[in-house]
Amino acid sequence: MNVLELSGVGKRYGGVEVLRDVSLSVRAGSVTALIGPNGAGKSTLANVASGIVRPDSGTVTLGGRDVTRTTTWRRASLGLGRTFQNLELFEGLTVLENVMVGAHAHGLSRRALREAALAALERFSIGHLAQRRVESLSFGEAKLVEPARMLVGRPSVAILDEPAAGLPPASADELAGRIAALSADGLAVLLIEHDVPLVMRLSDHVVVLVGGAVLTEGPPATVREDQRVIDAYLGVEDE
Ligand SMILES: Nc1ncnc2c1ncn2[C@@H]1O[C@H](COP(=O)(O)OP(=O)(O)OP(=O)(O)O)[C@@H](O)[C@H]1O
Repeated sequence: MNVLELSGVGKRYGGVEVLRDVSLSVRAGSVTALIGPNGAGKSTLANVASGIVRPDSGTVTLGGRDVTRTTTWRRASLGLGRTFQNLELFEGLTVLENVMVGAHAHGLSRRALREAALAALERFSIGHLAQRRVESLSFGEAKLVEPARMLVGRPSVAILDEPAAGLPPASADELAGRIAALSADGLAVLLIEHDVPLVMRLSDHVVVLVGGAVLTEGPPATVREDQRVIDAYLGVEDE
């Protein structure tokens, strides 16, 4: 079943067409990756999916329900989780408190909230950091707090915007393992990521966005060999 479906999405900023007739779907228990060069429109598409940006055309459905005109909050309550490219943590709060915020809308008792937050931290192996203030964490540790906070909201679909960016290879590998485990548990994952080897290893389906339009999509092995993808994106991977 497609948990998240974007269909015919278009978006302009002034005279610039940032997204053109983009369709994409994410199934339960699978990882769909969205890759493409800088400025291709990946974050804008994630913002359309999560309700931060209203598209000019096209629809967004979540669990079969049309949510195109609903708020981010409504989408979150329908099971959409999201992490951001730039870390969005609450400084001055501990790791545990940051994660507890993610489940606030569920009306849990403080104790249940705390337990859910600790369990989410454990999913990312950072339970031992629970009482640390977020500003005292290393970058690699801090990168894991946002996905834990997303998870505590019990999402059915997760949009992860460059979760591995800036992580050393071993940490990125470990994170990939965590994401794979979440998808094996049924989570639908939309992964935006520049780390191509990680994307190819982790994804079931890859969508390549170039200049605001889908260049091609398919299984990782096919996409990796596609000359148009190599020319448009993989060839400039290190720019
Ligand atoms: N609010 C905005 N107003 C005007 N232009 C915007 C706005 N948001 C994004 N853009 C433009 O839309 C295009 C796509 O940007 P977007 O951030 O979605 O790309 P991206 O694929 O996520 O890039 P990156 O990999 O660098 O994060 C860019 O040309 C960007 O300058």
